[in-house]
Amino acid sequence: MIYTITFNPSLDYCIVVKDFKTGTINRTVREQIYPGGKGINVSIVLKNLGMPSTTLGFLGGFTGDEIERRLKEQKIRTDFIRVPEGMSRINVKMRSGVETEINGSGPVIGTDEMSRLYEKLALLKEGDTLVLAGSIPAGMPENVYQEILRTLEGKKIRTVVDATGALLRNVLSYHPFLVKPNHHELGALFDVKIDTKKDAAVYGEKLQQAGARNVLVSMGAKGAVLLTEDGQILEKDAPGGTLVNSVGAGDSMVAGFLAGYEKYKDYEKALWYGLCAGSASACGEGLATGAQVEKMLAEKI
Ligand SMILES: Nc1ncnc2c1ncn2[C@@H]1O[C@H](COP(=O)(O)OP(=O)(O)O)[C@@H](O)[C@H]1O
Ligand SMILES: O=P(O)(O)OC[C@H]1O[C@](O)(COP(=O)(O)O)[C@@H](O)[C@@H]1O
Repeated sequence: MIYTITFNPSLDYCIVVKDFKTGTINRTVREQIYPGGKGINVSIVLKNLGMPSTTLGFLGGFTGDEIERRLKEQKIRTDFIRVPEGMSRINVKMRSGVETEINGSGPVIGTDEMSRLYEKLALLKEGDTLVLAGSIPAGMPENVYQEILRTLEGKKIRTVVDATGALLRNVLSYHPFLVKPNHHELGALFDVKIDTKKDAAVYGEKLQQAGARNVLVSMGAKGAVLLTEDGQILEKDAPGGTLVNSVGAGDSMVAGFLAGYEKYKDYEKALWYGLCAGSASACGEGLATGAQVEKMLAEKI
């Protein structure tokens, strides 16, 4: 079974505003609301690709209820822990020529709720996959991902981490199966700017040297570089298409990679599956559907 953890789920309020201006009233020309947060997005796209998963994490307030209701509506298995105070965040994603995002910090997670998460994680079995993705709520220690990986050590669970900064850096020595920084996030770890696939490979290799088994560096419209545990460096352009909304493109790529790897047990095909899922999300409204990904796979492979 695949489990995804979203410490900080969200409702993504995606709006289009014409000529956005600060300091005055702007009105939307289009608005949509989706359940979000990186782990949740991975579970949605996995479901769209025919792979079941269970979403773990923390929810609070009426926003938390709505996130769960929407996931259940999509027949996604949920096993969230409720926080007694505060509410799950609403993240604003605005398109006005360029994309602007304002992500909330989320409710405080208490020690009781954390213990309940560890109880659930203790039930994971050999062969399961655990995806840890996204930011953590304010006040939570930055070693939390590392602690989770530490408790799973030796259990033969495949772990995937899509996080930034210290959250990512701290897990590397626990040998995650896959980490997926984008090129900005990878650059930020080393205080450099990464614009080319060559540089992405150079710095991606440093994550492998620090312990990651496979490193997938996504580069938006430019595609991605995959460094595999068997020593391959695979570079591939993204399938073409016009950007509509890149929210969740990276999460879709993680889902596509996992689905492709499960299907073919081949890194090159998994990379292509990931790219097609990422691009299908970026080039359409909402997250990629199975049909959109299949269409891209069939056209370009
Ligand atoms: N503008 C775009 N056009 C086509 N594909 C895109 C675009 N932006 C993202 N993608 C696809 O989604 C993948 C992940 O996007 P990226 O922006 O790098 O991730 P993240 O959302 O984590 O920042 C890319 O590798 C690519 O396949
Ligand atoms: O947990 P974070 O880093 O604040 O990110 C949460 C946001 O990221 C998303 O999961 C989208 O992620 P990506 O665009 O990086 O794939 C949104 O659904 C959500 O609002």
